[in-house]
Amino acid sequence: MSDAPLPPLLLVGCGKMGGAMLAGWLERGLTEAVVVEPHAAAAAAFAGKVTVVPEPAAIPAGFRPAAVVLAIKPQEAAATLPAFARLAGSETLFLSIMAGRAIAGMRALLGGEAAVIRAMPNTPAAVRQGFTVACPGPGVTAAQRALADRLLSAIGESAWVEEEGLIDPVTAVSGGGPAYVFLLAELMEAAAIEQGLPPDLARRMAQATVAGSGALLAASAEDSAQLRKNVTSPKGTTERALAVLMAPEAWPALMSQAIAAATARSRELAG
Ligand SMILES: NC(=O)C1=CN([C@@H]2O[C@H](COP(=O)(O)OP(=O)(O)OC[C@H]3O[C@@H](n4cnc5c(N)ncnc54)[C@H](O)[C@@H]3O)[C@@H](O)[C@H]2O)C=CC1
Ligand SMILES: O=C(O)[C@@H]1CCC=N1
Repeated sequence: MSDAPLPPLLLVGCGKMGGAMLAGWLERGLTEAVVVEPHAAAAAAFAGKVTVVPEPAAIPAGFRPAAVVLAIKPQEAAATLPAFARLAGSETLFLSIMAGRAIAGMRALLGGEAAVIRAMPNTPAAVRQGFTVACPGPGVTAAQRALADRLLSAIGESAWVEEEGLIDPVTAVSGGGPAYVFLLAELMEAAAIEQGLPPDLARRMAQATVAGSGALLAASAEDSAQLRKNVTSPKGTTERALAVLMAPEAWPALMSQAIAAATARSRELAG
């Protein structure tokens, strides 16, 4: 990864995901950024670090971003993107993280010629442990792809796919994935309380177990199946729990249905 400073960025939408990425980029040394965010409170954490404006008309004259990061809701795209069409057609890269929104639809809203990369990050980007999968649209240059690589590797790991349709299952798995992991912590906490543990201890145990397991998975040479087996003593306690969770109709079926449902929703959101 290059250690050169990140180039000027324009972030459109500074909510949960835009803010998470911006936090990662600032930690990585981003110095020049303008954020378009109509709700001042959403960007309050970045006051003094970046220029925050409420609408595109207030972007400082002469600001020339190398990339425009589109981090608004997919449903806001049609009303929002045309105001940025003036930046398309130059060297400027548009990096969209909107779920579902297809490259062709975004290019049409941006005047037809924009260089658009569709990417799907996740919120661990805030601590530079995100995972982003990106897909280049027509006309994206090698330099723009390299810029996207720099931005995405500054907030975690990244990978590319050349087939845009694959971004829909990516959205379901890694885009939304942190929510499933946090749900696991919530459910473990509730189950611990049910078994009589004090609520404070239950919360600490559930959170530390999920976080520690993630750290072990990241650090270990063994895969997740082997790490699971390492916990599971023959005829022991974990084996009893896994018999419940791994029954075909339990987690295997439920996870498959959940990912399929999210993938289908991503396809529905295409514009
Ligand atoms: N939250 C997540 O974990 C992930 C979200 N995404 C995508 O990121 C995008 C944003 O999602 P979140 O951050 O969760 O939503 P959010 O609601 O937290 O953030 C959206 C932000 O856009 C702002 N906004 C609304 N209209 C605007 C406009 N015209 N110009 C500029 N800003 C405007 C809102 O005030 C809000 O702060 C969505 O398209 C979502 O699909 C992608 C990956 C993960
Ligand atoms: O739930 C959503 O639609 C977005 C995309 C992936 C994570 N959050």
